[in-house]
Amino acid sequence: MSGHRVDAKVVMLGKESVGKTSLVERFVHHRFLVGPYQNTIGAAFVARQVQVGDKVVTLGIWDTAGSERYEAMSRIYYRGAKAAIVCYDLTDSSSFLRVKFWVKELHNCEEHCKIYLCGTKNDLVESDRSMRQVDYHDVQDFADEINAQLYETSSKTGCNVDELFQKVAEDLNSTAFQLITEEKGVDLGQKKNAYFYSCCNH
Ligand SMILES: Nc1nc2c(ncn2[C@@H]2O[C@H](COP(=O)(O)OP(=O)(O)OP(=O)(O)O)[C@@H](O)[C@H]2O)c(=O)[nH]1
Repeated sequence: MSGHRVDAKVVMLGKESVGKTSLVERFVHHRFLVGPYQNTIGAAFVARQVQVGDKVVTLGIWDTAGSERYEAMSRIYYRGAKAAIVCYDLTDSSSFLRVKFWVKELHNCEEHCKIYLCGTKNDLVESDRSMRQVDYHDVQDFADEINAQLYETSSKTGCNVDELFQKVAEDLNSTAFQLITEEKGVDLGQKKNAYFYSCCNH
């Protein structure tokens, strides 16, 4: 098992300008770009390896455009994703409504995709509590309901960004490990095998 590799597709979803690109930029390049905001057109792809114990998990991350104009295209990018990081801006309550839309969409179309809720721009609410428009406990209740993990991050300071992607990688690794274990056991469900291979080949 020690030489085993896990490659998995991860998709970033959420309303425009919530900070999806900034999260990926912080995680992959360890930086926060300042300057005029440039919206993503279509989607951008980047891969980064994450060490999980003695395994290497390669996250292939699709950063989708948040503008509703590109909504139909985002569906192409989340197809086959094993993890979705659904982002909202802690200082913008309307962005949380969009989270509910994406969660519904994933439940309908990608039942094996694990969901992570990510409240962005934590630095803004840390420096001025009155800027918070999305209550932590309300989101935690929703996360419990849909069996999702919740993180509040800041791409500006780096707060919780590595922790979020590390957790995604660990969960992907244990899912793949669990499926291999099942494969080696007596019950070789064909559907589960198919899922394992798709997990490793994206
Ligand atoms: N203060 C602060 N600003 C942030 C943070 N993350 C993103 N921003 C700012 O929010 C704006 C939008 O960030 P992006 O990362 O481009 O947002 P996006 O979700 O990728 O946007 P689309 O490509 O339109 O979907 C930019 O001006 C960023 O500098 C953060 O953690 N803290």
